[in-house]
Amino acid sequence: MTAQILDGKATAAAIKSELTARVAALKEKGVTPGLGTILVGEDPGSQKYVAGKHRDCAQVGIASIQRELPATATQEEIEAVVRELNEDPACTGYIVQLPLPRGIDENRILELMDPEKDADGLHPMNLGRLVLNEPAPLPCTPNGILTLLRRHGVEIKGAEVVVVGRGVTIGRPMPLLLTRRSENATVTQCHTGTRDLSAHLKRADIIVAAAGSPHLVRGEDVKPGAAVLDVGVSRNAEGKIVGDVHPDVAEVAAWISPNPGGVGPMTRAQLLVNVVEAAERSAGR
Ligand SMILES: Nc1nc2c(c(=O)[nH]1)N[C@@H](CN(C=O)c1ccc(C(=O)N[C@@H](CCC(=O)O)C(=O)O)cc1)CN2
Repeated sequence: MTAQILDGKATAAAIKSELTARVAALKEKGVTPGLGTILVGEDPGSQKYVAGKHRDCAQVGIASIQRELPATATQEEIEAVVRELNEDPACTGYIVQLPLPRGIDENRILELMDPEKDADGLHPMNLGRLVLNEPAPLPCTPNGILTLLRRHGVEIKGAEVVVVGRGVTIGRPMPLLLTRRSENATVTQCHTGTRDLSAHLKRADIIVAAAGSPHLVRGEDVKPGAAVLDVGVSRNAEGKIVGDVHPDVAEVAAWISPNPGGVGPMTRAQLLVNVVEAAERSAGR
C-alpha cells in the first residue's frame, strides 16, 4: 500500500479562498479584521512562521499588525506590547509567537492577553472553555489536523487515536478536541514517559506525531490502513525539516501528511479562521 496524501497546502488554499469572501462581507459592514503578532527574538523558524502568517493575511484581506522585540526584551517590555494590542481597536485577534526566549514567563504572557482577542486559543480562559465544552477559539494546529482529516474523508468517529507529545500548542489540546461528542474518538496520549510506545502506535487508526523526535514513528509501528499526521519539526545539518514520521510509514499507512506541506499550512489557515470568527462576533455585537 502507498499512502494517500493529506494535502495541507491545497486544503489551506481552499480555506483561504472561502475566508476571502467572508472578509469581503465583513468589510462591507465596516469591519476590517486585523491580526497582530508579537515576535520576540531572532529565531529563524519563528521569523519564517510569522512572515507566513502575514503573507496569508494579505492574501485574504486581513490587516497586519506586527510587533517585534529583541531577544533581550524583558518580561515587562513584552507585557507592555500585550497590553497595547489588547487596547488596539484595529487588532481583532493576535498571537504571541512561541516559544519565547528563556527566562520569560510564557504562561504569564498568555494570561495577560484579552481572551476575546486570543487568535491561538491558548489563553487559559479559552482552554478552560474547551474543557467545559463552551464556544472558544480552537488551538490552530489541533483544529487544523481535524479539518485536514475531515476534508479528506478520514473517519474520526470511534477511531483509536494516539497522540505522541504533550506540548501546549498541540499535545495537550489535541485530545480535548478529539474527545468532543462531535468527534467521538478514543484517545491515548503518549509522551517520553510512555513505557511501550510501539505497542500503543500499533493499535492506532490515527497517529498524531508531535514529539519533535526525528523519525520516531516507523513503518513497523503502524497498523496497515492507519492515518498518520507528522507534526514534528526538527532540522538536519542542511537545515531541512525532518519530521517525526519515517518515510517507510508511507508503505503501510492509508493516509499520511507530508512535512512540509501538511499540518504547517493548516495551522496558518486555522489562525485566519479564528481571526475572521472573532471579527464576525464583534460585527454582530
Ligand atoms: N503562538 C504560536 N506559536 C507557535 C505555534 C502556534 O500555533 N502558535 N505553532 C508552532 C509554529 N507555527 C505556528 O506558529 C507554524 C509551524 C509551521 C508552519 C508552516 O507553515 N510550516 C511549513 C514549512 C515551513 C518551513 O519550511 O520551515 C510546512 O509545514 O509546510 C506554520 C506555522 C510553534 N509556535
